[in-house]
Amino acid sequence: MSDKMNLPIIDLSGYLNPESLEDRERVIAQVRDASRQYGFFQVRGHGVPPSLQHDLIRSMGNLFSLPKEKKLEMSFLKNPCRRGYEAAGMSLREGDLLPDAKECFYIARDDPIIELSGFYGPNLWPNLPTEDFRDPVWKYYEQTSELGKKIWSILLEGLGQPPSLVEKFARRAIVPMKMIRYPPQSITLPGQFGIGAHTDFGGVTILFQQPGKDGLEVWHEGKETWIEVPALEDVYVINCGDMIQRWSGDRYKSARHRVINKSQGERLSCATFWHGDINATNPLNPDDLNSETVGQLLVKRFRNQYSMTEESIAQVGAA
Ligand SMILES: O=C(O)CCC(=O)C(=O)O
Ligand SMILES: [Fe+2]
Repeated sequence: MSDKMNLPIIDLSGYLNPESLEDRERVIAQVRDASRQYGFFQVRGHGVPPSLQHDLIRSMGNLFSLPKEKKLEMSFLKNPCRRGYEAAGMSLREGDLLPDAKECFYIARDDPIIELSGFYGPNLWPNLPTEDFRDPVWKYYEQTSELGKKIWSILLEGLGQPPSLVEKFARRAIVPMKMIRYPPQSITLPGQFGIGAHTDFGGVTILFQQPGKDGLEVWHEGKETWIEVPALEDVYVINCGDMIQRWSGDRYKSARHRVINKSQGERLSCATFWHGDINATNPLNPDDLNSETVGQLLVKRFRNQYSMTEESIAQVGAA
């Protein structure tokens, strides 16, 4: 096709380490425009060291190459805080014929004890030397978690708000991270997606694609076309979830996207979802009649993939 579309690539260093006020303003405007038009953009100058990205890929390789029984012992369905392993074939979206081919591993905030099942509790770590998984993955998590909060500030500034507004819903933010492995497309079934078309339901997503392993596509409503998002070295993909679309009064888009592994072999990616406080409601419009909280959204979306206590469900008001 001659009119192939690309997502903008924005250099965030102008916001994170500005040399002038114009630098900041430029980034804010670029992020705002991309979030309006696509709901998605790519970024450089994000501040996450390349060495951490490489260590993450290496750690994910160590995890996913564990024997299947070992991985299944860590099933996230048995974990009270939805941490651990999701096997291939477990996610089927309405409208798709076959479940996703991907396998995943979830971590999130690491609280010492289970304080609120489903949300506040310890991570589940595989039985691997800490330097082969836990340490590098945690370092990476902390960095992308920080980046997620920064992106929120930029998005808020794009709507004329002070960047500090993010503090209103960042006291103890819910930030799950999902490490994903897509098998080679050649071994998936005809018509099976790596991950079927969906929107992300919450806040900001910070997506790392293994460099050179293309596969992500974003739906552009206006043009009715799938935009391919190249997996570039040291470049992140950022997108807005449904909650942002709602909170922003539809000024920012939550766009549908899917993955068809286009690389020769397997494809790895990692998504950090920066949602906000469990009880957060729309900070942009206190009169918003829809007062659904982050916690309620999560329970609604993942109800059949949670082993939360009834008490905890009641506590987030999602009974
Ligand atoms: O792996 C990718 O490139 C996208 C993953 C994704 O969309 C998701 O986990 O929500
Ligand atoms: Fe997604």
